[in-house]
Amino acid sequence: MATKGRRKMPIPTIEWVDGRIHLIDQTLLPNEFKQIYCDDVESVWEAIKSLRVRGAPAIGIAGALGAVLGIWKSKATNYPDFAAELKKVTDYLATSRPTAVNLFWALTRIEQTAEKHKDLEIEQLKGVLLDEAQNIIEEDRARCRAIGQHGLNLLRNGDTILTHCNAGGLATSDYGTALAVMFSAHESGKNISVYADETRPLLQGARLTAWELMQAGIDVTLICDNMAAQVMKEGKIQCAIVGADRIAANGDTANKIGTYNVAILAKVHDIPFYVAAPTSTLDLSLKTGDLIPIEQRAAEEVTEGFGSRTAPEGVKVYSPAFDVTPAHLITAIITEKGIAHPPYEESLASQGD
Ligand SMILES: CSC[C@H]1O[C@H](OP(=O)(O)O)[C@H](O)[C@@H]1O
Repeated sequence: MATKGRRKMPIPTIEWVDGRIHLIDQTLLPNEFKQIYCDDVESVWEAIKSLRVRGAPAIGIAGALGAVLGIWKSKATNYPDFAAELKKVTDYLATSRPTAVNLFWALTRIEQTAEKHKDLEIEQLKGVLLDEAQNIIEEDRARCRAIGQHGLNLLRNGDTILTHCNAGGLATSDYGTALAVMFSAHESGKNISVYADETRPLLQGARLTAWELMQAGIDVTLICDNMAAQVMKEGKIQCAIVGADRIAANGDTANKIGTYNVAILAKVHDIPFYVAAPTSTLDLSLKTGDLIPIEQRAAEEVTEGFGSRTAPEGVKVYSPAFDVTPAHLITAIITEKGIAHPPYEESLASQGD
């Protein structure tokens, strides 16, 4: 299913259709492109937890639409009862995954919208909340494209970029963050190529980033995570660009496990290391990244990922799903509002969402 020129997902990552949530089941890619339907908030929670829908902005959108789905059939006849039902749904969705701040940002935004319009009839209020979730989607589409436009100026014709995990259209409404920079550079006529870390244990780089870049006609080479140092040492890489799940006020950035490795390697090889993220990924309430909650995931994803056992039964496993890259290793942070440079306490403060 190749598409030439401007990258366009065949269908949006996630959308609301006739009272149901339709989303691409990313656990099946690249072998199967399948859209699944969520009819209730429990199936949305499961889709987030199992990474059928994943990536910080996409998780935020799933949270917003999931909250609306959770109250869509409410029989409440007054606002206090309705608000209590909504709180129960948002509290439940908030337990799905802890690291991507976009989930909590989106859930709060839906709750605040309800409070702002609490004098409406309940059926009208439901419609307003759905409109707000759709606003979040449309804003994300615009933010991703703005990130691409700002970031493409960092890339020169002929550059090769290393990226980690998937910060593409599948991780957002439809255009990505780190990959938005690459899509925009490619669409502007710059001849770029990409080295994609496979990104163990769930292989978002191999399964999703390689797939998206090939769909867009961008030259991509897949490598194992432990090959990144060698390709940098061979002079193959001009910069690294990654996504983010939560960025603290000082610029410390949580992203997929292994990102910290890439940042250290980039520093050692004097290669610029960029983070690309919308301001909905900023968490300025945290002074540093020490307080960012790091999701711990199941041992089976390491010992028998994708159905084939690769470690002894019962072996102990430690599997943090994210790490935090300290700000001093980050050359710049690309958001929809521009390119933030150190000191991030100042440059990010002016970008707060
Ligand atoms: C554009 S944010 C993408 C971000 O989310 C990924 O995590 P996961 O696949 O576990 O949701 C990874 O950290 C990406 O950089």
